[in-house]
Amino acid sequence: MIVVEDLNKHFIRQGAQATADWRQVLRSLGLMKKQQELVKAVNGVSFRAEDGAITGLLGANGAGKTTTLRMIAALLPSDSGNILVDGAAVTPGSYATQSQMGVLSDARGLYPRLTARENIRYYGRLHGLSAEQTEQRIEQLAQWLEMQPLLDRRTEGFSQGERMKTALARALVHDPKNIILDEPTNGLDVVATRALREFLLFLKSPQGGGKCIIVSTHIMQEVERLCDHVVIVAGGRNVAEGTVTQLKQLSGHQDFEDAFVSLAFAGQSHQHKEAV
Ligand SMILES: Nc1ncnc2c1ncn2[C@@H]1O[C@H](COP(=O)(O)OP(=O)(O)OP(=O)(O)O)[C@@H](O)[C@H]1O
Repeated sequence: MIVVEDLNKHFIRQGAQATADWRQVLRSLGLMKKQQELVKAVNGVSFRAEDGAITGLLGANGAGKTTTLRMIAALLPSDSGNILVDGAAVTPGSYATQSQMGVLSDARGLYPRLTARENIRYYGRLHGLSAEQTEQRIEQLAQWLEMQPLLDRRTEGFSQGERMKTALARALVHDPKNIILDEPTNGLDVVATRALREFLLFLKSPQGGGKCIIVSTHIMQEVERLCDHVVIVAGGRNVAEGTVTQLKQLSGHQDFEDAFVSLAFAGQSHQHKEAV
């Protein structure tokens, strides 16, 4: 189970490049301050993701989903707030919670010169699995993800779907209890999206280990078909949560897209930016 309490993360962003040459010169001489703005990327997000369930973080571009997931995955320190993974506090740089966390980030970075098998094996060994455990796990994941024909190909030139399968197998090689997926269906076709959905539904089931799964997305259909619990994030904070049915009721809309728009954008100012 993952519990997120009042999470905050601000970034300082450098302002736009000056257009006038004389400003550039003054800035480079230290005679004029660079423009900066404070971006409140995550501004008080709280939610609970249960075991044996898929929790969806749903929000528009820039809502704060990726930043929230990166903090949960201990890839980014928070400014304030708490994250508990199975009761243990997340501390960036510590392996305590990461050993029970499988993370599929939006980057999907694979080593292009390595085969899919070698990519997955490398992570298995990094997580401390024995050579035998790693090979067994690779075979199991390859079977579940139907990627046996890919295993011994170099990942260079892989299609989006092939990259996603390899990155997902790599993220799950150590059989983590908690799974964090940032926009997992990005760039996937209907067949690959459907296969991924089936796999995630299996992972949350008792046979699949009753995993705690958090998925970020901005695709309504995906949420409707996949998520047991939905957290709508807008302007860096969670503005509504519940099941798809509850959110429709809450908004008074039958259509989930209408419900999302009304809950995420009604009366909200998404300009969480302040000059500093
Ligand atoms: N390293 C950073 N430096 C400055 N601003 C950042 C940084 N990372 C994120 N932001 C800003 O924080 C806000 C939230 O970004 P985030 O990537 O979390 O949104 P998101 O909901 O995942 O969006 P998307 O659906 O487009 O991926 C955005 O305004 C983004 O520009």
